[in-house]
Amino acid sequence: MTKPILRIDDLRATLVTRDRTLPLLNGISLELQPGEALGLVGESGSGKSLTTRAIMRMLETNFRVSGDVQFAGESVYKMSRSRLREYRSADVGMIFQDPRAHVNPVHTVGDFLTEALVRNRGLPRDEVEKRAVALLDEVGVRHPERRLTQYPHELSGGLLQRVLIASVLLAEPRLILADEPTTALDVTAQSDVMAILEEQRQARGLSLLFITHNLELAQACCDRLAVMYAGEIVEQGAHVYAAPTHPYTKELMGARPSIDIRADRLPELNYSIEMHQALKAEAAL
Ligand SMILES: Nc1ncnc2c1ncn2[C@@H]1O[C@H](COP(=O)(O)OP(=O)(O)OP(=O)(O)O)[C@@H](O)[C@H]1O
Repeated sequence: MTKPILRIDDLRATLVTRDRTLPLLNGISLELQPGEALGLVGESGSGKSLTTRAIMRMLETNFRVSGDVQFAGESVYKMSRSRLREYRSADVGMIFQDPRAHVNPVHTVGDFLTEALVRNRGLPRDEVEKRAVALLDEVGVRHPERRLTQYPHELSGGLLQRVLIASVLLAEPRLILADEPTTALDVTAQSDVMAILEEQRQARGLSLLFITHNLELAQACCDRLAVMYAGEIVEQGAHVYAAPTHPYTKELMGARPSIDIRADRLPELNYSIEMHQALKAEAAL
């Protein structure tokens, strides 16, 4: 059997402040194989973003973390500082909800795309620029040479998200973590950006952890879904969308066609934290 590109074992993260201790991730375990796409879904506050930050070893120091995250068999929590930098910049590519929050507004698109590779890998700027132009073209950005000279505010959100996708691909990662990559975009840009991400992922055989509120979107582009509730994965597999077995997932799927599971849009579900705890206690007996 091939080695998973990502393996998470009993990951726990507890926020420790002066007056309280708050367990926020309560034993997450999952595996992602090379070339596989896994959709991590769950209502607001269930712990999806914390999980991605833990995968990147980016939780703040007031979190107590236990369990393990392995990238291609190597423990992320045992990596040296320099290896961790490489892991974050080269092995894993991250795409976030709001592309504008992740670009420097006073740097041109060209600088944004080339800087990291020129600085960290010592590649010649003109060579990186050539690759950037080719990639922009591949992700459907027209007039790529001209775009290199523009500033982020001159580009629409959808276009900027394509630039971000190109910047991630430029680093040639093996795993992409996409945290609500289309949520901040208008509807047409959403489907364009998702189609491009999927096309590029499949062409390059990359693995994807796709975090989303949108169940249908997750089902459409992922091989498997993992459903989070209260800092736990309650159910995962290829069957989840069509034939859920956990009571929470059943409720969630039953709430379709309200496919967007943001808490403010979520209809009343017949599932509560009390029911969740009772169910766990019963299972532990
Ligand atoms: N730095 C932090 N300090 C305190 N609490 C935090 C911190 N980061 C996250 N939390 C809490 O942890 C829980 C999980 O947050 P997280 O952002 O992972 O949820 P999420 O599933 O990604 O939600 P959303 O879909 O709304 O982004 C929430 O209750 C959140 O308030």
